Amino acid sequence: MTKPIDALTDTVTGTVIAAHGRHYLVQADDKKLQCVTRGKKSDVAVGDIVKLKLTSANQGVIEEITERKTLLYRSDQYKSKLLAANVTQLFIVVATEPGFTDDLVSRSLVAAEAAGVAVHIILNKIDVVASLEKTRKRVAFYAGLGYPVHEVSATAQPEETVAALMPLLVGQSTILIGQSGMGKSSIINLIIPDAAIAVREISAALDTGKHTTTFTRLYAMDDKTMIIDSPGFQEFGLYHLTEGMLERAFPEFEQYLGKCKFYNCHHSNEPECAIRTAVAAGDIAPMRHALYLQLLHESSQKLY
Ligand SMILES: Nc1nc2c(ncn2[C@@H]2O[C@H](COP(=O)(O)OP(=O)(O)OP(=O)(O)O)[C@@H](O)[C@H]2O)c(=O)[nH]1
Ligand SMILES: [Zn+2]
Repeated sequence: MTKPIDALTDTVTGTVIAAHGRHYLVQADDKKLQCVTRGKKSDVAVGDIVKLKLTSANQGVIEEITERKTLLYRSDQYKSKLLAANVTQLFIVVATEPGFTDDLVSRSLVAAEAAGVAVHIILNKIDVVASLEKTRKRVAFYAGLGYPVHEVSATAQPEETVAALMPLLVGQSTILIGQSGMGKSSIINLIIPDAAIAVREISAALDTGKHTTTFTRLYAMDDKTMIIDSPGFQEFGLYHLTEGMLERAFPEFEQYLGKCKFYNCHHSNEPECAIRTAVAAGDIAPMRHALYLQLLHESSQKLY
């Protein structure tokens, strides 16, 4: 005899589609379940596949996080904050205007490299011709490092934008990040026409308060295609990355690693450092080397 699906003793598997404080919304089949974790555990991320016990028809307790394929996070001196689990790629949305900061783009790239997540850079608002060429040059720098760039215009060319992005998204779990004003919401709304409705539903279910849209949420387009929208942030701390992880998160460093005079070279002021020599020769951008040193410094300030 088969038991009814919502028998309270059943273990259910689902995907975490939103997180607000220590409250989580889990999609299990066609149900959205309001969930908490046992005790004080709060290491659940959007995108996690979890096992939970139902406590009522639409509520549950998360008992187990299944093994993650990837985990993206950012951190400050005191703690790390999970951004999303199981994503396969990161879309960094930049625009012709307002200007974007290279620091945030490079930090996002480093976070993705460290997590083993692929990156695409989406240059939006290419209809703003006045700043197009200047922005193209800036973005070409990242293309030169090996990151694919895609030019779109969410408002002026919506159909072309969808046509350019859809093939990249299918079968992937993609997180979009971008500074405020780059047009990330405009792009999400094109890809997921019901996004606004979904946000209201999630917000109500998690009781986040009327005007809060500042939580990470996942939209499942089908079984294998997920889109994660994360709130914009001004800072992207990476205190959790170790020196070894940092070195390998800069693809342009790779051919020089192991070629410094000292095997434990920090590439900061050691003599005969292959990385610094490459910077001096113009083969590594000073901006990226400076960020590397800054991240190395942050890594040494970690207090947890
Ligand atoms: N000209 C032009 N404007 C755009 C384009 N895409 C978005 N915008 C405009 O840019 C502004 C910001 O767009 P949003 O989609 O709200 O940007 P966002 O990145 O989600 O910003 P936050 O909501 O602050 O995180 C809005 O006024 C959009 O209408 C575009 O392709 N071209
Ligand atoms: Zn060195």
